[in-house]
Amino acid sequence: MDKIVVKGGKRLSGNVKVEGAKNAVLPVLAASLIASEGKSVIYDVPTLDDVYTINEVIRNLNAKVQFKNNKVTIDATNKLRTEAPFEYVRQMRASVLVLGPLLARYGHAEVALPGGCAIGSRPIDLHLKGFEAMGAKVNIGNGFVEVSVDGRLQGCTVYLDVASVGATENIMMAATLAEGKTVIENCAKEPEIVDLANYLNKMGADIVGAGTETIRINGVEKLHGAEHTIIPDRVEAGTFMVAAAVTGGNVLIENVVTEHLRPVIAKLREMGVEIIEEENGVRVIGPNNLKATDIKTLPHPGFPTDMQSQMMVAMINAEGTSVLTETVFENRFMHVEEFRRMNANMKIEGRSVIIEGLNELQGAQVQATDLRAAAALILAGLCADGLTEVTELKHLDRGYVDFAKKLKHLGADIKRVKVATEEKQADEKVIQLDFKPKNIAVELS
Ligand SMILES: CC(=O)N[C@H]1[C@@H](OP(=O)(O)OP(=O)(O)OC[C@H]2O[C@@H](n3ccc(=O)[nH]c3=O)[C@H](O)[C@@H]2O)O[C@H](CO)[C@@H](O)[C@@H]1O
Ligand SMILES: C=C(OP(=O)(O)O)C(=O)O
Repeated sequence: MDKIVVKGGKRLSGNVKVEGAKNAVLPVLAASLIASEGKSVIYDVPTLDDVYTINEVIRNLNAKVQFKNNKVTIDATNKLRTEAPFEYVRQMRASVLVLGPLLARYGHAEVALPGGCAIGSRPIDLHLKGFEAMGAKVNIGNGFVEVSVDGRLQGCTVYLDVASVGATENIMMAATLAEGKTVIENCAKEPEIVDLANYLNKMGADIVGAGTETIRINGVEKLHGAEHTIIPDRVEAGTFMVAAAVTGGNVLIENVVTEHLRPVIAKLREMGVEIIEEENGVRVIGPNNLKATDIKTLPHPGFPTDMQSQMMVAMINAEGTSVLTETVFENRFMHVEEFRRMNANMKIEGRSVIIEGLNELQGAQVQATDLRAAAALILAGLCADGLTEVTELKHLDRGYVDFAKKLKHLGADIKRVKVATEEKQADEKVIQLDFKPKNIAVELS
């Protein structure tokens, strides 16, 4: 198992290029299963563990998948299986996104029910409510959910109680082959929804309104493969923005759609960060002193929950009291305890965290509790006094390509090490490991 060791204190500078968006590529790859004719070719696919997992799911369903040079080619013209086992859903809950495509094409789909996770209970009731409204029967038992319909799904109007990203995607994919018109009201408006709708339309679907709160889908007979380039990852971009901001750095972030990052840019500007849109990207210049602010996470175009833990690092480093309120997931504060281990002065009150800045962060051994927490703890390490070690990098690898390498390229004192090898060396030298971050004389650069 790997860990990342980071020594704080370096101002970041230089350029960094953002990858294709994880949250866009996963539904796009799942949607490729609907194509009964022709191959799909998807460009700018990031080399993330989640992408390898969804590719495995798709292969397991009997489609052919090749992944090379950030390009995925999918041939789903074989007769597909319609069951996705627990093995995959356990690794990545986005595996439930195969439900809509398989139900659309075969009138049957079965996946293991996703359990809760570190950020909340994350039910899929709204996905299922949409399928039922289209005429599907839902059976839940033995840890599986099975959806099936005799003949074609029927177009209908579905109102989502919560503007769920996954439910909007699953229902939109299912509706592409339904008979008649489907209207999804109070749907999610995230850029990844628009990317998926654009891809489905290239495959022959008839979808309008993606990016607004009502999506209309006229069902067609079949879809074919298509070529598509994935949008840039707004969360990765936002993470590097915070990295520049908290280190007083000057970083040009390339391959960014600034429109997708409006709430993050607005909050960082409020905190005193200079953000300049340039021809090749967005330049972020961190101030000497960050100012406190308040943030509430909301569905797009509100402040994204996936940037919540990273922004906490900016708040910890800001002068004054900040309040961060999480409204999207009920339990996305597991990282707070880890920040406290690094000397952050913060407390949880209901769905809010009160952060008293400016307490100097101290390096410590910390554990990533989820994907974005992993990145946030590394950001905290960049501005902490001494060494920070972040473990449980399986979370980080789900959503960030070469995170430590990219930060090192920007001048950070950071390295990724294999824990097993180090422990073996330590055993061989009979060294007693006594972790005192401030006293360890490790030269990282
Ligand atoms: C792979 C992917 O794209 N993941 C993103 C997606 O997750 P995901 O699609 O799972 O998130 P949702 O938008 O569905 O979840 C939002 C809220 O709705 C609730 N809910 C959702 C579905 C449902 O059937 N019933 C229900 O109550 C959830 O528990 C949560 O409280 O959007 C989230 C919210 O922007 C992001 O944090 C995730 O990074
Ligand atoms: C919560 C996230 O992803 P997922 O929905 O795949 O768990 C995320 O990307 O921060």
